Amino acid sequence: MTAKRAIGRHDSISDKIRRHRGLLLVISIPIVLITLVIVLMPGTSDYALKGGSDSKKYAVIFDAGSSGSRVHVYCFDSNLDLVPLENELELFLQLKPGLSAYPNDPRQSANSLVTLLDKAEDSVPSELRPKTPVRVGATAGLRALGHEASENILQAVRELLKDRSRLKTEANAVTVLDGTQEGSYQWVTINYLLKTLGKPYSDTVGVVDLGGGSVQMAYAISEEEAKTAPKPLQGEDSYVREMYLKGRKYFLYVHSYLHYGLLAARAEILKVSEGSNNPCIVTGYDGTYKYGGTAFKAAASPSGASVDECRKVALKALKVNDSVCTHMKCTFGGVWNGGGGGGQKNMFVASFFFDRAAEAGFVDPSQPVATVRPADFEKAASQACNMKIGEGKTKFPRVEEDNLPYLCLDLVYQYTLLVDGFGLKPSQTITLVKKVKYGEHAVEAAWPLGSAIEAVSSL
Ligand SMILES: O=c1[nH]cnc2c1ncn2[C@@H]1O[C@H](COP(=O)(O)OP(=O)(O)O)[C@@H](O)[C@H]1O
Ligand SMILES: [Ca+2]
Repeated sequence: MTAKRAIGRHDSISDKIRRHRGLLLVISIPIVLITLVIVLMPGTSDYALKGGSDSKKYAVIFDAGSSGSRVHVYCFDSNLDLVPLENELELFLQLKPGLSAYPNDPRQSANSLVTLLDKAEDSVPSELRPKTPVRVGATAGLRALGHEASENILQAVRELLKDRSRLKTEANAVTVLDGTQEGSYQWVTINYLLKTLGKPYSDTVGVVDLGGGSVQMAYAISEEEAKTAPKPLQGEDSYVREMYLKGRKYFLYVHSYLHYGLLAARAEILKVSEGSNNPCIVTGYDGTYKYGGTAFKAAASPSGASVDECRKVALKALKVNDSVCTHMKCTFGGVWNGGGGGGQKNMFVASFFFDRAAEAGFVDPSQPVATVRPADFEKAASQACNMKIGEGKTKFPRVEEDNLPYLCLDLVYQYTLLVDGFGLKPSQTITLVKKVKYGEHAVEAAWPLGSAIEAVSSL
């Protein structure tokens, strides 16, 4: 009896299954069906299979530059590596002019971002939009407009984001970036893409970013050098930023020079000759240059343009020798040079440096990077300064017509900025950069990626 009961108990589970198999089938069919639907449903399947939507983080960053507005959408995995959206590693769209082109109409200024906003938002999966940070960083254009006008525009942009998008706007998401923020984000972008973050400071690369309104230089320095940094004057940004990235502390020397972006520097160079002829203007041209609401006389001298004469004017505009250097060593305008060192030995030079070099014909515009020397800018300048305006279209077919009168000026300025301003040797090799290869893809070498990394790191 005991043995029989034991056997009976032993058999009872399979007996029960057999007895209730009809009922079990009825219960299991809907479970199997529901599981199938979840796994196969488009859109949600990805997240269901990869352990929830938390594993992917998107960020939408607007670059409200002085000469145009751009939007970048990035997607990161849980290791903070970039993963492709569609076929590319970022969505990148741009338009002209920038927000500062509408100084008296904040609403119209903000509305100029609508098409970029709509397309950016469309590229983020619907269920992730409320979790996806959106930032708008304005640079030199709004900096130069002054506080009230720029604040009105930013307020209109905040309202646009609130009314039109479901993306997450954190406090301070819509701001004018200060120059050191812009420069340090640019440094993070390039070093992130080169995978040098986390390595000793002397293995990182330095960056120069020549925008339309301002130019930034940033490179990592040693802790000892950082301690010797001069204190900023009142109202000025400090020279050194401390940053923790990939488990390492960096001391980043960074400085932004407002009014020394390429388009702003043209105005500074024309101001030196104050209403008379200027040796930087291409031979035979007589016109006006407009920048930031002011018109400057831009007329070639009767003897024509000259590299040597133009360099003298550029040095004056940069105040290389005219300003007092109270620090150990200065770049220009009395600004500390950061002391140099390992973090500055490889320089990645972006924006207008790449563009003008490509237009002048000494780098290939279809490649993301090019290795050149500052002397290449001087060589191209000699050709541009020796031509007549009528020869421009045939000698420099890639240069836009509006830029031709200023080609000698632009190239001389770029050479002077690198060599006399930043103290690079004319023969030093530098990397001109438009995009940086990251795995199979190439990503824009611009500050918004650095901002996106900061935004998703704090999520
Ligand atoms: O995302 C980018 N990818 C490539 N080039 C860029 C990007 N953002 C800016 N640039 C370059 O910078 C130039 C103008 O800079 P911008 O308008 O940003 O001035 P700013 O930085 O002084 O405000 C553009 O003509 C372009 O060459
Ligand atoms: Ca810029």
